[in-house]
Amino acid sequence: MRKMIEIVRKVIIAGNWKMYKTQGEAAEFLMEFIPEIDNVPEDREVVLCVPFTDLTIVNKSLHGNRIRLGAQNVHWEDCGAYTGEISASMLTEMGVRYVIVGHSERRQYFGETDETVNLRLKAAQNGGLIPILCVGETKQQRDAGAVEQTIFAQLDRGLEGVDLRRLVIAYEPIWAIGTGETCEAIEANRVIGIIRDRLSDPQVTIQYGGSVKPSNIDEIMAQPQIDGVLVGGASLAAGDFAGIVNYK
Ligand SMILES: O=C[C@H](O)COP(=O)(O)O
Repeated sequence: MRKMIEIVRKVIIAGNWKMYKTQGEAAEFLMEFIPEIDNVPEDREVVLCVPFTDLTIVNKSLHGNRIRLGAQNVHWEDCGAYTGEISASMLTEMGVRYVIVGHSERRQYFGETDETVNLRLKAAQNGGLIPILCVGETKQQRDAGAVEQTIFAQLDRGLEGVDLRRLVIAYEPIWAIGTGETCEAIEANRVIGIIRDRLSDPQVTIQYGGSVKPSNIDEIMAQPQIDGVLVGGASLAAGDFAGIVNYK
């Protein structure tokens, strides 16, 4: 039987490369990045969520167990006629441990709904992966005072039947993604506290994501509710991502 890994309020610093980096570019990144992470504390998990085409090269170059491999999507069936999709067993065979589910870009551009997010979360867990569920509000929803309502709907529908001990949640306010406009650390901490209170298990690992950089990581990680970060743009440059994983 597959060993189930429980994730309980763990520091997880994850990079999401989105649709960036060929294999050659991934190899260059790793050559520069790996020597920079020798002194990262052991209890800090470093994860790279890379395009499917980079999984092999990143897996081969993983520095012992210092970096965990992640993917950016998973289908709810284990196999079938689903052109363009990938299953949990295909990912675990490649050495993948984490998978991002329900990123706002998937919801916005590819029709992902809370219902499909829920199916993907359960399939990921059944296949032995730890899903990273992304939730967050748009600028309009924030301006309309609907932050909690939006996030609660995403959580309540997305998490039905999901094991909270094998899950990471990333709070990613959409207006802060790729815009350079970071959510104030105190506000991110407040919203993550509200998310934690909504869950039946307060020990879930909850990350913040949205314009995280070496210059703001210390303040973000100093917040008591924030267990880690999900980093887009700044995870693409080895020096920047090393600056983030080596936060104080
Ligand atoms: O998954 C990562 C988020 O979309 C954040 O992206 P960003 O750091 O470029 O704002």
